[in-house]
Amino acid sequence: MKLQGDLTLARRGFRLETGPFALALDGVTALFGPSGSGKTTLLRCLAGLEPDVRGQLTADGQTWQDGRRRRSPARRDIGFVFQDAALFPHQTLRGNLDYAHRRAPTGGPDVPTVAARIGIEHRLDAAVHTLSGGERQRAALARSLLSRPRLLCLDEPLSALDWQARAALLDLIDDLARRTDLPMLYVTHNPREVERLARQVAFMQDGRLTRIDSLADALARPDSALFQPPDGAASVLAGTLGPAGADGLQPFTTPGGVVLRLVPAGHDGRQRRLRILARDVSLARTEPAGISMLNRLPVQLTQLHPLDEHRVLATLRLTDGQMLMAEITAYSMRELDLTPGQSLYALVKSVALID
Ligand SMILES: Nc1ncnc2c1ncn2[C@@H]1O[C@H](COP(=O)(O)OP(=O)(O)OP(=O)(O)O)[C@@H](O)[C@H]1O
Repeated sequence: MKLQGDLTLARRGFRLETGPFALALDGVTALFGPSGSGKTTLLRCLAGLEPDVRGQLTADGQTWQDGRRRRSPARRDIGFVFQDAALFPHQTLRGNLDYAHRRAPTGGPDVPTVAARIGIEHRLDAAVHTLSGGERQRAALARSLLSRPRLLCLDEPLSALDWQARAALLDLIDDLARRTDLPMLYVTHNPREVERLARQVAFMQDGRLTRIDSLADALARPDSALFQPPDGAASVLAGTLGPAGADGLQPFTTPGGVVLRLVPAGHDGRQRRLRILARDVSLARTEPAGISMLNRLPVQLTQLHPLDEHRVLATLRLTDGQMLMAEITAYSMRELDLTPGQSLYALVKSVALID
């Protein structure tokens, strides 16, 4: 789905002013920004839920907003999952989903099929008030899917959950995004969720849509808003885990052929994401021997960006074109006499599979 537009909404003390934008939605698009930047408001404007919005909006060429005129939310075919699932409290889960199914266009999946897909079929006869937070969010997801939306909007769906339920719901959303062609707009202010799920990132700041980047581009900018304490800068590499070799280590191979060797972490052959913190990457002028770091990757230094008086963020290009960040001291930068364009070795101390 392609959303194009330019929307404004004036509220007391807050103004949404997107500026002209074109969002090609495919997989998960994260809507990322600090609290109060207008993410929820923008999502509600896209869904047609804000009566006072003005401007232009089209979805695949269909007009959704023209000046003050608004296509109704019901005629936009958008599914919504909010922070806290609003379910009918006096009904069972099945009752809630049956209600959604009756209102859905005919020809869609039935309640048992969707419940099984979302992993809540064993709770269908439970009263809604007995559902856990994670189950409530799954119920909201199932209810949205029953309406066969063209676009699924998720507004901080994990925020009311504990870490275990968060991890399980992230897995489910990721799996849905991989296996269906349903585009998702996912509101969050958590960079880890963006790195885990997103294919692209729309950044918001003070009511403005400041930029739209692929995840790789968003992580290749030294001043990326995704780089926040305590982790700081990080890189995410896409690739596939292969079976362990004679050395007992598992190769992680990027589409461009860069191979990292990992301590065995399971093997399923599907695309995985590897997260590398910039502070876990060191640099050497020549390939070092006699060190315990498994991964020594040839790279080209493209940029040096001072973080403060003592620390520098180095942007590195791997041989397959993907970018890797290294945080080094200003002292090391001078000692190694680093300048952009140089060929170096990146020494990777630690990696984490994040999906
Ligand atoms: N119903 C409302 N009436 C008036 N002001 C509102 C309303 N909802 C939100 N606001 C204000 O609009 C601004 C943007 O809020 P919004 O919820 O869109 O931000 P957000 O980026 O989604 O924040 P968060 O991450 O905290 O959910 C804030 O200043 C907020 O206080």
